[in-house]
Amino acid sequence: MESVDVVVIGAGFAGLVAARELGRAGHEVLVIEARDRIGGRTWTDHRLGHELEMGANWVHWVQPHVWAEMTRYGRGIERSPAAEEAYWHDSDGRPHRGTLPEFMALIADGQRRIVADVGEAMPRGTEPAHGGIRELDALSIQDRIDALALDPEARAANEAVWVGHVNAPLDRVGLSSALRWVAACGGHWPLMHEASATYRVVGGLRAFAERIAADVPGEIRLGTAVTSVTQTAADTATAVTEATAVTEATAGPTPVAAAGSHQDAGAIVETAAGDRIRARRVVSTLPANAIMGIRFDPVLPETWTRLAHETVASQGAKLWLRARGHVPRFFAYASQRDPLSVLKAEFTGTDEAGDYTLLVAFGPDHARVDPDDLPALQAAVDACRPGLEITAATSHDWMSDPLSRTTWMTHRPGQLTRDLAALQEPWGAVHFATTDNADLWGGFIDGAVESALRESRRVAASLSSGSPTASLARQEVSPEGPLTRNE
Ligand SMILES: Cc1cc2nc3c(=O)[nH]c(=O)nc-3n(C[C@H](O)[C@H](O)[C@H](O)COP(=O)(O)OP(=O)(O)OC[C@H]3O[C@@H](n4cnc5c(N)ncnc54)[C@H](O)[C@@H]3O)c2cc1C
Repeated sequence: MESVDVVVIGAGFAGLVAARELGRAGHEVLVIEARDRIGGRTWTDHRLGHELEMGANWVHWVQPHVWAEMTRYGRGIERSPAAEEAYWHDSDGRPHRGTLPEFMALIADGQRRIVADVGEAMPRGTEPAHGGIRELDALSIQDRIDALALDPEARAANEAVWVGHVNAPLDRVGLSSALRWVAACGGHWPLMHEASATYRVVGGLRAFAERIAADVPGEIRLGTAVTSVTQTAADTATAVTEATAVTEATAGPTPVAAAGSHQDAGAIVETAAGDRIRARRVVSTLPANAIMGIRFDPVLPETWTRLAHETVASQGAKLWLRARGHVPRFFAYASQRDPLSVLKAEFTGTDEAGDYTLLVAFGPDHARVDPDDLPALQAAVDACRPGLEITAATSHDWMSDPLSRTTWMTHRPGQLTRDLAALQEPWGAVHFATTDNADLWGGFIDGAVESALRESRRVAASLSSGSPTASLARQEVSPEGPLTRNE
């Protein structure tokens, strides 16, 4: 049986950085990725005549973990075009054209008040589950907006802006998701807007991910889905090592007898092709919504299984649309009830069919938009920014994709303070590195890198000490947070 120190499941940013760190620390790593490409929820693909980001698009220097990677690999940024025009719904719900300063003036009071208590709720961006948020976490963003009694025009604009950020209807998303990203920007809400949707990576995210992958001193095995992870007791692992091929062919690994064993051991990782790989440690980078795609034995702690069944809040869509002609650069917000709530002009070009503008669009519900239904998309665009003719569209449905089942992670009310600490805890030989369990910019590429640095450090420490980071005994997470334990 193939045997390595660490199997990393997934070659998104979390998996690539974790593998690089562990490989460079001298451990033998194998990255196993189900897709035929690296990058995970970042995916630069050639569509509509351009290199388009089907997943993540923007980064910012206030995101320290991804920015360190940008510096390390000499990546530059370019600004998405500044808007010459802005569109939003007037008090009768009709699209209205204005300027960027007018729009910012319209939303400023609401934006400030939505996150006014961020200093008390999340005094430290790096500890988002601590502070007054414990009392507020039952609230949705909609609850907070409803309490502000904004006039209809300002209310619709503020709602649409937040739908753009959290990628779901606002009554489904915890206020914590708004507060944590503003906390990460030192409480400065306009900076949060800039950080989340302004600067693209020059050369695209695929090239960025490839640079990290080139630094992984180990194999990245593509097109290989992991189907099960079976933790094994120490003596079992020895037996497996010594077993012959006959044993491997006829018997699976002997699983840990019961949760509660304190044996350091490792795990047997099985792929869809039936290959089995023995690893002293496993790093899962699967998103919370997709983790049930792997059978874990012993089963994952309740926090993971409950969250996977409950699902996190994000459920939206990102689309690229081609409009006829060169359109003045604009951004447009419809209402949160429209299929598309946010529309922006990103690129212009000319080909044999004539001049065109490429638009990026976001909606709160992936099930309400279909890139093949141009008449429906035209109507959705008309509700944002009248006067455009849509001639083509493309998208990737990340919610229906079994390897993600999420776009960028946002929490439902209550999930942040209930789950975050427990999601960061290793489970025997299995560690979890994913943007979904990051502290600072959870949901962003930055969070993926942060989680990878955290777990690779823990895995390296446990490998050199020869004992697991955490036993399989039921772990009680201290209300003070997980980082005081198991380090
Ligand atoms: C539409 C969209 C827009 C976004 N916009 C931004 C943005 O502008 N800025 C930003 O910072 N972030 C953005 N994000 C979020 C960002 O893409 C993610 O937070 C980040 O890429 C997650 O990285 P990760 O490594 O934690 O997870 P992932 O990238 O999801 O990596 C997990 C990997 O595990 C693999 N996998 C799953 N199951 C298995 C299995 N059984 N066996 C083997 N491999 C498996 C998956 O294929 C995947 O490659 C966006 C995301 C989406 C979808």
